[in-house]
Amino acid sequence: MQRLFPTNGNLNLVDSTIHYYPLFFKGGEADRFFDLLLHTVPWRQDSIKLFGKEYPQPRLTALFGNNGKEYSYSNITMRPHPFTEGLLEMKKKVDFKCKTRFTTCLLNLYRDGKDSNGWHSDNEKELGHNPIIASISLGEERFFHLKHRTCKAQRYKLLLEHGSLLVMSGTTQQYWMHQIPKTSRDLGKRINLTFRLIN
Ligand SMILES: O=C(O)CCC(=O)C(=O)O
Ligand SMILES: [Fe+2]
Repeated sequence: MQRLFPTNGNLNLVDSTIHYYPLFFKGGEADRFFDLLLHTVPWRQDSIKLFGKEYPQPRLTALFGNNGKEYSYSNITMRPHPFTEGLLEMKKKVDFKCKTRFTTCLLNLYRDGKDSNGWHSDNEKELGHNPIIASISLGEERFFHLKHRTCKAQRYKLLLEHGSLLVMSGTTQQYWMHQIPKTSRDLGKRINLTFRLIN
């Protein structure tokens, strides 16, 4: 798997539109949001059903939104909390950068290196065709893996840094899958926010 070192902008991978912006939130601001979210979000651990058996998700999650629309994936249906002041402040900056009015934000808390997010595409039907997804990373850096569904040689990883923004749009979810793998390295907490548009 080839490591990418994106500086600012398009990753230029086939069949996709993926942009990476380091330091989208600068040091002090990113630290402030990390602490705020860690301590105020009502984090929960849901169970997912795989082949008829229940497993606790290997991370904590929460859903926020401004239109009451639910989000379902892996047999979980989440109902949104109303956005908080802090999340609205972040959303405003993300909306402006992406020229989009996001409705919903799914948050993930990776408590340590053992927490993870398995291979998937964000292709749930409520996201519509070719969805735009804006992903903010706060706290510990984690590798983000990308693999093309059919061109097996197309596999990459990049480090998602504190305060960074990754935007996936166009045909990305149709052709590519992504994951945050587990690692045996002794890592601290990471918070991820994925802004989504649900109509
Ligand atoms: O934690 C991340 O950076 C990715 C999260 C993700 O892929 C998701 O929630 O759909
Ligand atoms: Fe995802």
